[in-house]
This record gives sequence, C-alpha cells and structure tokens, in this order.
Amino acid sequence: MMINKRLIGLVPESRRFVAQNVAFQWVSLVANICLISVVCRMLGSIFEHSASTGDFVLTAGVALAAIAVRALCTTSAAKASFRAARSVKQRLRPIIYEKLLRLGPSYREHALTSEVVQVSVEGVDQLETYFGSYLPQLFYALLAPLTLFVVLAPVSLVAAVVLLVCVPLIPLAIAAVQTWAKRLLSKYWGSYTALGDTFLENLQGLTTLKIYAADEMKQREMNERAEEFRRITMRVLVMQLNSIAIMDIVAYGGAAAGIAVSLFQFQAGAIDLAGCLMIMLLAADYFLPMRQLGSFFHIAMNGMAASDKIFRLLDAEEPAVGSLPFPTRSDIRISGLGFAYQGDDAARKAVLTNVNLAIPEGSFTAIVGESGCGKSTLASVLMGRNRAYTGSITIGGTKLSELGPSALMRQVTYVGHQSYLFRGTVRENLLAAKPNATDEELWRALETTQLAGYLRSEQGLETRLAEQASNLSGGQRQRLALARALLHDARIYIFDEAASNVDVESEDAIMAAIEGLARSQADKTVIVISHRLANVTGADQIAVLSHGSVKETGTHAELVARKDAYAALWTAQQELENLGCEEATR
Ligand SMILES: Nc1ncnc2c1ncn2[C@@H]1O[C@H](COP(=O)(O)OP(=O)(O)OP(=O)(O)O)[C@@H](O)[C@H]1O
Repeated sequence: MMINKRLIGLVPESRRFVAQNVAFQWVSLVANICLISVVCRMLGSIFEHSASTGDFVLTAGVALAAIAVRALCTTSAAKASFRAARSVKQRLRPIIYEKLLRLGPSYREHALTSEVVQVSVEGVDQLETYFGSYLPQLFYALLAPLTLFVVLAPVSLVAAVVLLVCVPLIPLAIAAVQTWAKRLLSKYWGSYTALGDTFLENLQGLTTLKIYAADEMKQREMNERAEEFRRITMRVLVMQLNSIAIMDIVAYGGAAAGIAVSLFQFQAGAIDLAGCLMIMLLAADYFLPMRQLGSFFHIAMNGMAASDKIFRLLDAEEPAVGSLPFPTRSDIRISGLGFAYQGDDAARKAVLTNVNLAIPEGSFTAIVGESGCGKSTLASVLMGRNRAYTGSITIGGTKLSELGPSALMRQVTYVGHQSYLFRGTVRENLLAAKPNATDEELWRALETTQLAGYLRSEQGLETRLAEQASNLSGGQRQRLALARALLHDARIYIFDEAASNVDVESEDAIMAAIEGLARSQADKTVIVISHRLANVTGADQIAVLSHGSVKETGTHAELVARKDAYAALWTAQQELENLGCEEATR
C-alpha cells in the first residue's frame, strides 16, 4: 500500500537511508523490550521476595545500557530520516529543472508557471516526509508487531495473538479513508495551483488592473479562490483528524483488549506477575508504530498528489533537439511547413499549414500579412523556439531540427517589439550582446540606431537604466535594444514588429538601421516582420502570409503590379495613412 516504485526509483539512494532508519528503530525497540523485561522480572522477584543485590545490579546495568542504546538509535534514525529527505531535494529538484530546460519555452504547453513553482518547491518538500518518515515507518510498523509477537508469545500466546490480530485494523481504517482522501487531495492541489496561478497573473498585470480600475473585480475573484482553498483545506484537516481519531480508538482499544486478556490470565494463574506486567507495558508498542504511520500517511498522501503532477511534467514530450554546429552558409529554405499550437482541450490549432519560402543568404526579406496570420509563429519556428513543426526547414542545407540549440541562439538574433533591458548602465546592457566590444564599437551601434546624440547629453555609456529601462521613452528603449542586437554579430536577424508602438522618428531610425544592416554586410540575412507595408518597400522580397501559407512573393513593385492580396493591403494602408495626414494638417 502506498509504495510508489517509480518515485523510489527516482531517488535510489534513499533506499539505504530508509533501511538504516528501519534498522535503528528496530534496535531501539529491542532495547526497549530488554529494558521492560528486566524491570518486570525485577518487580516479579521483589513481589516474590526473591530479589538479590546481584539482581538489582544486573537490572540497573541492563536498564542503563538499554537507555543508552535507545538514545543512540533515536538520534541515528533521525539522522537517516534527514538524509533520506535531503536526497529527495537534491535529486528531484535538478530532475525537474533539467526537464524544464529540455522542454524549453514549450513547457508552458504542459504546465502553468505557478504550478511548476508550487510543485517543485512545496510538492518536493512534502515528498520529503514520504521518504524521510512515511517509508521507514511503513516497514517498521510491519516489523515491530511481529518482533513483539515473537517476544510475548512464550509469555502468553493468547494475549500475543489478540494484540497481533488487532494491529491490521489500523491499515484497514487507513485504506477505508484512502479513496476518499485521494479524491479530496487531488481537489486540494487543483485549488491550490488555481489560487497561485490567479495570484501570479494578477500581480503581473497589476498596472493594467489599476489603469482600468479593475483591481476590485480581480480582488473579488481572488477572494473567491482563497475561500475555496480555505474550505478544501478545512475538509482535508477534518478528514485527517477523523481518521487519526479512528486510528486512536483502534490502537488504544487493541492495547486494552491485550491487557484485559493478560489480566484474566494472571488472575487464573496462567501467567506470573512479571509476564502480566510485560504484556501491559508492551501492548501499546504493538500499535504505536502503525498509529504513527497513520499520521505520516496524510502528509505522504499530499506528497503523492504532488508527485502525480511532477510525473505529468516529467512525462511531457520533449522536442527533438539536434547537436550540429551552424552551417557555413545561411540560406533558408522552407517547404511544406506546418505548425499547430496545442489548445487547452488538447485539440491542435493549425496556424501554419503549407508555407513555402526561400530566403537567400544576405537578403532582406519581409514577411507581411494580416494580424493573426502567423508571422510571429513563423519567426519563432525559425528561431527554434517552437520545434514541433511539420514539413522541412533547412539553413545552409542543414535541417533546422538537427542544429544545436546554442548554435541557433548564437547565430539567429530575434528582436521583438518589447525587448528586455536590464537595470544597470547602457554599457552593461550592450556588453551582454558582445562582452569584448570596444567603446568605439558600442558608440558605432548607438550612432546607427540614432541614440548616440541623446546618450551624449546624458552620461554616455554610463547612463543608468531603471528596471526595464523605464527612464527611457518607448522609442529610445527600442533603439537601444536594436543597438544591442546589431552588436551581437549573428548570421540571421529576425525583426518582429521591431518598429511598432514607437514615435515616427524612432520608427524611421530603426528601419534605416535594419536596412543598413541588410545592405552593408553580404553574409547577414535579415528578415523583417511588419504590419506596416511602407516600412518594407525596399526589401529584396516580400512574402505575403495568409491562411497558413505564403500567397505571394516578390518586390514591392512586382506585388503592386500584380494587383492581388498585397496590392489590396497596400492601397488600404496608403488610404488610411493619407487620411491621417489630412486630419493632422487640418
Ligand atoms: N502560444 C500560443 N498558443 C496558442 N495559440 C497561439 C499562441 N501564439 C499565437 N497563437 C495563435 O496563432 C495565431 C497566429 O499568431 P501570430 O502571433 O503568429 O500572428 P501574427 O501574424 O504575428 O499576428 P500580429 O501581426 O497580430 O502580431 C493567432 O490566431 C494566435 O491566436
């Protein structure tokens, strides 16, 4: 009952510590039996007036030795328990962490961030009890009654049998609540992770909630979740207390039955006083290990519920990761590419169905299309972030799936519309992309993105950035992120709406820097994703993405002349922008 082989297999070294713990507890029990047995014999001799000084000395000597052994065994068992618990933390947390690393960003397809945190922190803590206390107690609780039976059977077989027969009533009581407890604990964990998830999400979006004055609504929602969690926690506690009460009745009732039998036998003259006392003093020891097991059982059950979640994460399918270095050329060929996101209901949502596109090395390629058509998805597939694609993508003739993740990260640089800037100086942020860059190189990158002038009027490269560079304007932030990307010196650059949500001046500066990058270095492949077509009219080729595939490719002039999807988008955007200009001049 409740031995999870897979869990134990994950922490094999725990077996040794569990065995040590059981052995120390058993030796302690034997010492206790010796102590009680000599004391009872002594009392029997005193009652019969046959005790000698030698008996006193022997009893005192054995009693002292037994007490010393018990003290030593108790400390050693506690140490073994601690080591078993420690081995769980040392073993399980790295396993979870390494699995998350192997899953990469796709881990969110399998578990929520808050759930991963709760399971790997608190879930593992609760498994400590499973290994450190529950498992050793399980074996000890089986061994102790049998040992006591062997000792007490020669004294009174009837009492020993009555006591032994009552012991299994405790595991039976535990088994009776187990099915109910399992369901309840699984609900408990569900409610706990739901609360954690809501809390994390609301905390992350607190600014937005304040802006829309929606914090009160979310507070109510959180209160409801907290109340739900409180209620289920109380139900778990009630279940635990009830089952402990049942176990107490069985344990102490069983001991009382054994004692009553021994008293009747003593009265009938079937056993002597020493034997009767021995049964009375050892009767509770039959049940206490099982009773103790019952208390650990509930904490262990909680850990087991957490282990189910841990295994679900560990069993998550890992994307195939290659190991080849980045090829010498960086021409990209995409054929028959398909990609679908895993939906909540395990249904897959196809975003890309049949993308065919060739992006030559050194070219400036733009990917355009209506919002939601899959441009960013295509970018994340090209970066190796979403690996569960179908069809084929090759870079310089090598399959994308066979390239090592570090090679891809080194040579494919992605700049989105919200790049992360760290608290610290401008220099520190730029050096993250190229640690050995000279000041001259840093300034050159800043000149290219037209940020040098502003920074010179501040403290130059030593200008301090607040958290997420909140002391810069949106456009300045984006230009700094671009300067950092330019310094990285990669082979392929993907700019995903890198110039959106910024002022016109910054947008022009960013687009000029991107175009400059594409034109100045023949081995750099530049891919620009932009919803604003005016930004990519100078591209070598423009690919129009629609309904999961590339509908048209060509230069701006060619596509306008074709009068198809691109031309329609272009006309619509031009009309909108002209209207905006007229409104502005009015
Ligand atoms: N992580 C995700 N899980 C599930 N569906 C997603 C995920 N990311 C995007 N999608 C869906 O995939 C589709 C394409 O999204 P994508 O972000 O690639 O479009 P896009 O063309 O870049 O849009 P936009 O121009 O508005 O940025 C959308 O319908 C979106 O709802």
